Amino acid sequence: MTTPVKVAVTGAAGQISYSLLFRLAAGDVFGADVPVELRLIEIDPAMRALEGVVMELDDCAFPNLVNVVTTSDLKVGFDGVNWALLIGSVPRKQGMERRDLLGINGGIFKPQGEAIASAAANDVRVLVVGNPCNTNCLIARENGKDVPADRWFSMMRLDQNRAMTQLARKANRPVTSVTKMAIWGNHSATQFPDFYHAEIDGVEVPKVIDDHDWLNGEFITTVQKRGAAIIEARGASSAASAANAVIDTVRSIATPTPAGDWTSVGVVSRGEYGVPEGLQFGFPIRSTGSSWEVVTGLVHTQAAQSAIDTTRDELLGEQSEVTELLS
Ligand SMILES: NC(=O)c1ccc[n+]([C@@H]2O[C@H](COP(=O)([O-])OP(=O)(O)OC[C@H]3O[C@@H](n4cnc5c(N)ncnc54)[C@H](O)[C@@H]3O)[C@@H](O)[C@H]2O)c1
Ligand SMILES: O=C(O)C[C@H](O)C(=O)O
Repeated sequence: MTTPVKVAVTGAAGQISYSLLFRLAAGDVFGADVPVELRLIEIDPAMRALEGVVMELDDCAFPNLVNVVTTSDLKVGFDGVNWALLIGSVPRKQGMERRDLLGINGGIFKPQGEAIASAAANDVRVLVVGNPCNTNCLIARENGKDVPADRWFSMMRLDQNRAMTQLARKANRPVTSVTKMAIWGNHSATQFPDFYHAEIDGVEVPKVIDDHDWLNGEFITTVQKRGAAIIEARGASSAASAANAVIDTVRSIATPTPAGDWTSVGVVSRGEYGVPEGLQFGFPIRSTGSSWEVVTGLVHTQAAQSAIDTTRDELLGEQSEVTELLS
């Protein structure tokens, strides 16, 4: 039998996990023929709710789900895992920016980074979802230095998917016709959804959508503020679409990127596009399935470069707020 993929999920009794775990167990991420072990991590007060989630997993009789472990002990939870999906943290409420969560959530990611470095498998890859996800990822990465820096990711894919849908709708084309959708910078209201380099049916978006005022205005702000719009409408932050983006992200990292496309993920900067080394920054990347590289050589307009500088500066500001958690 194939060796199971061991996946740790923090915040396993929360809203995102409630959409995610069943798809992980059903084979939506690693394939229908790959066994999966879930290692579900929660804080003690949520353990009873987690028991209920596990009962439901049992009741699905998923053929590929070979084992489920529940724990509030990080070393047990991350023991031998190939993937760690760090979701557990507090979501923002209406009127807050994600950065406002740094004081509440940042501290969660230091011990998690340490525990991953000491307990996970040698090939572990980590995706941080809990907000503000780029800076939380930076905290975890800096505290888990035994794991190479290129194995730590933060989630920009929900923004990518949101942007693709907006462009497809405007052009009256299917969403599958949109490629090369880069989201630069922070998963926040300063992110830059780069319509200049995106393509519809292989043609640059500004040549397909002639309403450039919409591209430069409503398109960008809709994507930047979509999370807040969902909180305002639903009374709770996005969950099913976030879980879907987790699945898309892991697949995009773990499988080769199709020719002529790229995917957006927060990764460690090596100084590309003037982003300071070490910042956890949303870039377009291409993956081989086991390694990845930032897409280089893209030329930005002055407006695009200025937007990238703004989101970079915001991330530098977040970094300076958490210096005590970085060592
Ligand atoms: N990056 C993105 O695109 C994106 C999208 C949506 C939501 N999010 C973020 O994901 C996070 C989770 O959202 P949710 O809707 O699932 O929230 P939720 O409140 O429904 O669930 C969070 C869960 O995390 C658990 N938790 C809290 N601290 C923990 C810890 N130290 N260890 C393990 N578990 C812990 C809680 O008990 C709870 O069950 C939030 O920070 C939210 O803002 C990010
Ligand atoms: O907006 C939020 O706080 C939740 C999430 O990051 C989102 O983008 O929907």
